[in-house]
Amino acid sequence: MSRIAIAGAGAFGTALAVTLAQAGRPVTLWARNCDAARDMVKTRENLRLPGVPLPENVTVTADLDALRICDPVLLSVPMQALAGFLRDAAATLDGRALVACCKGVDMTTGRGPTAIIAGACPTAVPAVLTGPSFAADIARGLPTALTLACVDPDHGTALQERLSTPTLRLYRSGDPVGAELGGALKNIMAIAAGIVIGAGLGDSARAALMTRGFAEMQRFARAQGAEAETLAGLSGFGDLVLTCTSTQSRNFRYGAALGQGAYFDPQITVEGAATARAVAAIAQARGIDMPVTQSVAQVIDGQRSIAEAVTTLLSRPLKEE
Ligand SMILES: NC(=O)C1=CN([C@@H]2O[C@H](COP(=O)(O)OP(=O)(O)OC[C@H]3O[C@@H](n4cnc5c(N)ncnc54)[C@H](O)[C@@H]3O)[C@@H](O)[C@H]2O)C=CC1
Ligand SMILES: O=C(CO)COP(=O)(O)O
Repeated sequence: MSRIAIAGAGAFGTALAVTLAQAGRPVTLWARNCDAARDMVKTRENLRLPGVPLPENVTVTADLDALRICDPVLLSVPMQALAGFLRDAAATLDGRALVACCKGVDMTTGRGPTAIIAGACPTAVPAVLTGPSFAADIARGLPTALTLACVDPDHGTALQERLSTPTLRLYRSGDPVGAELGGALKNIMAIAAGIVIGAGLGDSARAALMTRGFAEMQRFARAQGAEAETLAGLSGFGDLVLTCTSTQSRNFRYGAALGQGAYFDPQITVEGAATARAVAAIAQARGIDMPVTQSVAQVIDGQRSIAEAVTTLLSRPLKEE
C-alpha cells in the first residue's frame, strides 16, 4: 500500500500527520520552506502546532519528488495558495487521489478546491476532507468527526477507511461541492459572529446571525449544485457551530478584533476574509441574496462600518423565515 502524503505543513496538515502516524500509517509531510522542514526534522516539532511531538513514522521533507510514491495526497495549503501550488506540482501529483483539506473559494477564479484540482490534475480523483475540527484537538487525540466527500463511491469508501483513525471518525458523502462550500461559507459566518461578540451585540444576536447565516449558506450552496442535506451535516452546520462559538477559531478571533477595533496579526491564516470577497462577488453576479456575506465583505474592506452593516441588516424588509 502506498504512503499517505500531506502537502502543506501548517497546523492542520501537521495535526493530520500526527493522528494518521499514531494509527500506524506512515506519512510524508511536505513543507514548501526548506528551513522550516529542516527545523522540524531536527526538533520533531512544528512551531505552528507547539507542544505536539512528531511521531517517528512522520517523514518531513521539502522535496516535492518525495510525493511521487504517495497516494492519497492530502492538500492542506491555504485556499488562496492551492491553485499556484497545483500548477507547480501537477506533474508530480496527477493520477492519484488528491484530498482537499483547505476551506475556501479561490478569489481569482471563484472556484472551490475540487474544481481547482480537476482543472490542474485531470486524471486525479478529487476528494474533500472537512468538518468541525481544530488542529490542536486532532493532534491531542480528542474525539473528532469529519466528512470525507468524493463523487466516486469506491474511491470515497477507500479514502474513508484509509484516513479514519481511532479518534478521527470520517463520515462519507458523495457531494464534494456541498462539503467544500459548507467549510468555505462557515468561515464567513464565523467572522460575522466574531464581529457580533467583539462589538458587544450579545449572544442573542449571535444566535440570530448563525441561523440566518446558515439559511444564506444553504441558498448559495444549492445555487452551486450542492445537496441541501450536505449543508446540514458536519461540513456545514457542524463546522458553523464550532467556529461561530469558539475562540480557538482564527476566523472568529479576527471578527472579534474587528468588532473591538483591535489589532489582528495579518500573518495569521483567516480563510473567511478572501472567501467573503469571492462569494460576495459571485452572489452579486448571480443574483443570490447573501446579506451577511455582503456585509462581512464590506466591513473587512472598510467600505462600511459595523454600525452601518448592522443597521442595513436590521432594516431589510420583514419576511417569512
Ligand atoms: N488549523 C485548523 O484548526 C484547521 C485548518 N483547516 C484548513 O487547513 C488549511 C490550512 O490551514 P492551517 O494549516 O491551519 O494554516 P497555517 O497558517 O497553520 O499554515 C499554513 C501553511 O501553508 C503553507 N503555505 C502557505 N502558502 C503556501 C504555498 N503557496 N505553497 C505551499 N505551502 C504554503 C505555510 O508555509 C504554512 O505552513 C486552511 O484552509 C484551513 O481552513 C481545516 C480545519 C482545521
Ligand atoms: O476550520 C476550522 C475548524 O473546523 C478552523 O477554523 P479557523 O480557521 O477559524 O481557526
